Amino acid sequence: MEFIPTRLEEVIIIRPRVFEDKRGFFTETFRLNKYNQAGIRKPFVQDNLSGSVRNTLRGLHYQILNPQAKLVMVTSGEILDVAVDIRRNSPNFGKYVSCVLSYKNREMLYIPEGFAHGFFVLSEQATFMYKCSDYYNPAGERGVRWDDPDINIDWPDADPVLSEKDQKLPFLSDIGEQDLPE
Ligand SMILES: Cc1cn([C@H]2C[C@H](O)[C@@H](COP(=O)(O)OP(=O)(O)O[C@H]3O[C@@H](C)C(=O)[C@@H](O)[C@H]3O)O2)c(=O)[nH]c1=O
Repeated sequence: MEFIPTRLEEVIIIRPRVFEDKRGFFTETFRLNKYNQAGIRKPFVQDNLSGSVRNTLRGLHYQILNPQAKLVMVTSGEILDVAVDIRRNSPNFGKYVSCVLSYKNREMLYIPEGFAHGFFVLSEQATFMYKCSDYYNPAGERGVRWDDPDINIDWPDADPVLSEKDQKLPFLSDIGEQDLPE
């Protein structure tokens, strides 16, 4: 299992060791001692699963009352995953990293607290699984517009399938300090 820092070093790509044989493959996706050694120490308390059709974009989401670190993976299909540093005092405020996660490459992404997260579905369908370090709290649900010009994410499509909620999210520059993580 390899832990590879991205250009925002707190966001980490996890490349698991995959054992292939005539039946298919086997891989460990989460193992506390190895994650701890790599500096990922937040215990996870919630697992989520979502399925999405091609061109779906979910995001950019974060929780302000119960901030969540996330370990995300794709169990079918292919997505472009994006994490944006929105910690109000961070030198990287507004910067993002993106990477392709797929059933085929079996890579995962660790996104710490303080980052907004979203993804775009590149395949006909994608199944997305993730662990969270705190519970979902609807009262603390926050988000940033996917097409915020200040963040300027290079999405593969200019007209994605969005939830009603995600269409109405604010731009980063319109979010008050109290609604941004430290
Ligand atoms: C995220 C979440 C949603 N829900 C409910 C609320 C709502 O009625 C329904 C669908 O929720 P959403 O539209 O917010 O689902 P979705 O757009 O998939 O939200 C997710 O997007 C990605 C990008 C993330 O980073 C996640 O943390 C999460 O915010 O599920 C829960 O009950 N528990 C949860 O943990």
